[in-house]
Amino acid sequence: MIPEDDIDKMPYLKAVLKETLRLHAPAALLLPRESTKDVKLLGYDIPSGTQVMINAWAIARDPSIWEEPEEFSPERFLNTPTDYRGLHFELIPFGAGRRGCPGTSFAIAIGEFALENLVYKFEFTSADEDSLDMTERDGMTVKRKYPIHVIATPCE
Ligand code: HEM
Repeated sequence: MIPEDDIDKMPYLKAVLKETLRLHAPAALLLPRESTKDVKLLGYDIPSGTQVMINAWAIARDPSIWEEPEEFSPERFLNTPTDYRGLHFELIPFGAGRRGCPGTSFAIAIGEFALENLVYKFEFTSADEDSLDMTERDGMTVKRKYPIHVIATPCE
């Protein structure tokens, strides 16, 4: 096992997880909010008391924010302070504010730990490389439409 502390020496692995959650956040829409006062946002008048849905999926693929938003490119998160803990509103797979996900730190720690050990212990190849289809299907949480088939070979 790779010790948990070593993760701080793996900026690329951290960037991979961030990029995965940018493009494939499990919750496309955050919990509904209600506006507490009249506001004008991007030209729209939103009266006080309006239920507001936040489309984190669309924000994470907004071409006015992200360069080549449909591309899976972990490099975009190297050498940038952009994080997904709710302080950078362009990347909110865990939401933000008082109703933000309380499991964020746990989820990140487990995700990084599992990923680092899986890629350390196994060689992964795609079982059907030519037909990798990343289409998602709707639901309470976003899931893959088609399963991904991989072959995991233990490293010597
Ligand atoms: C990759 C893993 C996870 C993702 C992407 C995720 C994402 C989210 C999102 C988007 C919300 C709504 C936040 C908002 O509207 O601002 C949320 C809420 C919540 N999450 Fe997570 N979550 C994850 C893991 C976890 C874990 C591991 C736990 C518990 C151990 C957890 C517990 C909760 C709870 C209790 C809420 C509701 C908070 C409230 O209503 O105030 N989540 N999560």
